[in-house]
Amino acid sequence: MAQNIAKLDEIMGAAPVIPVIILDDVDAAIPLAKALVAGGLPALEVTLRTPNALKVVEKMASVDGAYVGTGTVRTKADIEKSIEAGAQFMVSPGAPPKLLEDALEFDVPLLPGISTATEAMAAAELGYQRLKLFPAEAVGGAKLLKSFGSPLPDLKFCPTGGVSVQNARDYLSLSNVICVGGSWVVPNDAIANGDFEHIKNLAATAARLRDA
Ligand SMILES: O=C(O)C(=O)C[C@H](O)[C@H](O)COP(=O)(O)O
Repeated sequence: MAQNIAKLDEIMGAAPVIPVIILDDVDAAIPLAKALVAGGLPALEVTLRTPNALKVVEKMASVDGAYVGTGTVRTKADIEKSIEAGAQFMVSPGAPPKLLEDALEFDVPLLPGISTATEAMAAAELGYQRLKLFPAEAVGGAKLLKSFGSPLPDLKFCPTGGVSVQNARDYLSLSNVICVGGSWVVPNDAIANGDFEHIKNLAATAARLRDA
């Protein structure tokens, strides 16, 4: 099986920004997902970095209109747990060949992270044409991705890492960028204070980033 590009294009194309969520409080999962979806960001990446992350995925997966995925996926066990929890996509910070091969056994697509042309080409050889650039700002940002465009025209990216409301447009204006990922739309203090209205407003601003 190859990477399910049609499914990933549907998810990555749903909005200009995929919020990167680090959440342990299961009770906040549904209000947070509802706020992000209501603001116009339906694709949600829940990183497997907290003890309750998979429970958060399960809760969020029940929210109408949400595409819930997992992030920080590093092993086959992470893949299996993600799918069991209801993830519709998975994101990894890297692209180790073993993980890429393991993920091809499953229908739920993996978006692996790369940071060089060689890594992008190695992933493409295994059938991966949708990639995350990580950590985007630290490895060269929009200039790096622009440089990939001509020699690697079949590959499309979701830059993540250091992307913000200030620089997101630099990426979104590139023809090889489908969307960006970022944690700026889910500030910890707003979650802790239950200020989901603020998160909805941040999401609405992010959802308009592709507009003029
Ligand atoms: O663990 C993963 O799979 C990830 O997706 C890592 C995230 O991309 C970054 O942690 C987001 O970085 P910031 O938006 O700069 O906070």
